[in-house]
Amino acid sequence: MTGSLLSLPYLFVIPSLTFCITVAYYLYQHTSPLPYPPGPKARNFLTGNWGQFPAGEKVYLKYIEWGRQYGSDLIHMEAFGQHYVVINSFKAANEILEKRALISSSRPFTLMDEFGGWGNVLGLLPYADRWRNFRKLFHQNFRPNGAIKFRPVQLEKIHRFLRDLLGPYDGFMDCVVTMSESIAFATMYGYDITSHQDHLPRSARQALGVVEQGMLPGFDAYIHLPFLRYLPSWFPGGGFKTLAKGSRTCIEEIKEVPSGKYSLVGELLHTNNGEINAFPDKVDIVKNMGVTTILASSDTTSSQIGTFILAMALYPDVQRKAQRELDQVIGTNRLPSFEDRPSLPYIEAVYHEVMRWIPVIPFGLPHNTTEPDVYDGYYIPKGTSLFANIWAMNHDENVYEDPDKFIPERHLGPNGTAVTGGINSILTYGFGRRVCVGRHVADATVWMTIACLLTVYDIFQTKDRDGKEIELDVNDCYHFGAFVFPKSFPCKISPRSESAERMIRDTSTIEYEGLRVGN
Ligand code: HEM
Repeated sequence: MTGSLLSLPYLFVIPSLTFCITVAYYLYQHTSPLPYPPGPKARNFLTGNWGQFPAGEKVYLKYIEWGRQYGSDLIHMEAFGQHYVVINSFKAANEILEKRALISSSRPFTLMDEFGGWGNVLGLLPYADRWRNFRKLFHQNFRPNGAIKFRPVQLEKIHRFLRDLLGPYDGFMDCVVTMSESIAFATMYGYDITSHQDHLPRSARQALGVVEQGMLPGFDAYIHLPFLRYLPSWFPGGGFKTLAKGSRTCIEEIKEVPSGKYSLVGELLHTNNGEINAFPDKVDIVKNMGVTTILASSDTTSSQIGTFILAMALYPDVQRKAQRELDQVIGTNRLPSFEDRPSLPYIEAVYHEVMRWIPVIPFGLPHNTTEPDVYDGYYIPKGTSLFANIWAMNHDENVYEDPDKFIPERHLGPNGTAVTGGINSILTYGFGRRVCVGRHVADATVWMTIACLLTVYDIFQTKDRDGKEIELDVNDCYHFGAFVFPKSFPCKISPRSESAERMIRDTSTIEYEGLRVGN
């Protein structure tokens, strides 16, 4: 029986028929007399723009170029009946993703996500009740008041990072990644990561690597085709199942990390918390919150911190000015505390500029429409994947003069003391109802790392044997994919003084209060 079902005619005829019916159905969807937004002309009727989606590094630049060429804030492309719209301007993103959030807050959920074990990761869930419950749990724990409980662990790990930077280390980004991952594992599970090479963080990065391509417009198009689920992994088109299986294993493994009593997952699972008991599938949802946090927080946070280090190496005047502010406000005998933040407007401006200059997810995560929409006379069908071109918005010359330059002053008000716009003005955290739910934790980690590093370290470009500065080019310092991730570019990070070095070493004796790590 099995043999006859898998015989060759079935393998070809059934998929081909399903394929044609699916494509015909998708094509039939264009019921509006209005045109789609402009974009490159599709090559053919069936596969649409498949093969024309920009690939390689910095694909967001191509969409900026097309935006100018077509004179539109929106660029439309389509493949196998799946529609994609890239939004190049803040005005359009604000209108479509914020004001019309009711119909623009879902996610494309592909077979890769389903087979890869991403079905319970908040960031990929479609806009429905499960997402609402899940987001509520996140919100309760990650909103500004909730996020305060993570601060002792954040401080402890940032201080350990300062000690790690005394050396020896291979590349400074290894220390950054270890710090970021250790905050996530310690707060969620009470589990101590001492190196980014540990097995669990490596698993997390492996799972992320599998979905990274799908975060660029067009790359997931074929994986929407329902018949692919029936193909064996060895069959052309079914290969995604092998990749997906690897990702599922990693996700399941992280989900089952034993949680210590003083971790968030442990606390929610083991205490009789009224609010959390109200969730029908408490255990599952709490465990998935842990996994989601591990996957969503590490690379994002460490990329922005790497960007800060690059900015300081390239802009020594900014560094000196920021250090002057720190020296004046907190002196040179102690490390910054979270309470110092309102008194340090220039450090705040540096943080805002870090988040603007090189956004870690330049296209954010795709938002899918759940109803047809019209913007500026263009038709956007139901089910379209909307990509906010955050890079384009953060580098819009009409808003930011010399957008490629790192200029913290652009965030300061006229008297130079107040920063314009709070966390909600940082587009790098995304839009509307899907805006980054962990942003208050990320904000605290990135800000505190900036303040601590500048208090005790100087960051320089390195010199060659002849004493000449090795020039850094931003273009060489990153992997510019769906995630923009810094490489360990050459730079020197050394204590500002002997007393600064003592302060760094003395952090090993600090007792951190509040949420503890371990059992
Ligand atoms: C600097 C660090 C971070 C950046 C730049 C960042 C950025 C983003 C962006 C762009 C999105 C997609 C927003 C959208 O769809 O419009 C997102 C979603 C998300 N982020 Fe972050 N993130 C950071 C850190 C974190 C941390 C520390 C957590 C920890 C919990 C986190 C958890 C999430 C989750 C769960 C989502 C999915 C939200 C949803 O789909 O409802 N992120 N983030």
